[in-house]
Amino acid sequence: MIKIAPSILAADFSKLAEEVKEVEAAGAELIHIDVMDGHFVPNITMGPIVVEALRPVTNLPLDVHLMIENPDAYIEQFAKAGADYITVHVEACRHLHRTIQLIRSFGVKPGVVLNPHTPIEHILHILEDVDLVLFMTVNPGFGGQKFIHSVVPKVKQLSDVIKEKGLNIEIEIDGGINEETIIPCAEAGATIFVAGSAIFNTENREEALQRIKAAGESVLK
Ligand SMILES: O=C(CO)[C@H](O)[C@H](O)COP(=O)(O)O
Ligand SMILES: [Co+2]
Repeated sequence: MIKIAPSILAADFSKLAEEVKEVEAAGAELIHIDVMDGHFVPNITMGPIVVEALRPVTNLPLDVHLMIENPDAYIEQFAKAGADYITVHVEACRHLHRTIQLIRSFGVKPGVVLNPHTPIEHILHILEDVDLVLFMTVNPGFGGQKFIHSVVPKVKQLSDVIKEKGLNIEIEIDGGINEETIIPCAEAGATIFVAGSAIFNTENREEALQRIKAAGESVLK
């Protein structure tokens, strides 16, 4: 099954609750929240108070993507604010196992994120401990960037490892996803797709979301 996670980074922040409700009604499966600190990435976005504000607005799981240095210092705040998934970059974690355990200790599903250039070997020894692996298909920091195709073979490589080991881990893709780029990623074994500009920068969000999802599902048939 293909799940679409609209990224609110591309939403209209002056009416964020309505934007989230609109994509929920349109068939979204998760809400993706991009947290940037101006250090790990060259942009600043939102913190736990936005997660807390959105928690009563939607029944969908809140997928919190931390693009921050020292994530350990903020995990409790994001967990208490209502995150369902917290994903951390392997490139930002000095003690990845400790960070993943910390996320789980708050009853939140942990995931690990790889930048486009990071090899999957960096996360092979944490697979047993995570619920999700997120592949960046743009360099993190901004919405609306172009999809980096060279990430796709890594997705297939990891998907094969997950199958071989019989693990129950979902693969999520983030960056430049639209009805074309979703296809090779779904073929490679990914099941959760973040889409920001391809959904929020359109007139008809429902149509955009459903077209992207249908394109992803078409390869599963
Ligand atoms: O993590 C991100 C950027 O760092 C965003 O989730 C991602 O860029 C989504 O936006 P778009 O679909 O417009 O590429
Ligand atoms: Co993201």
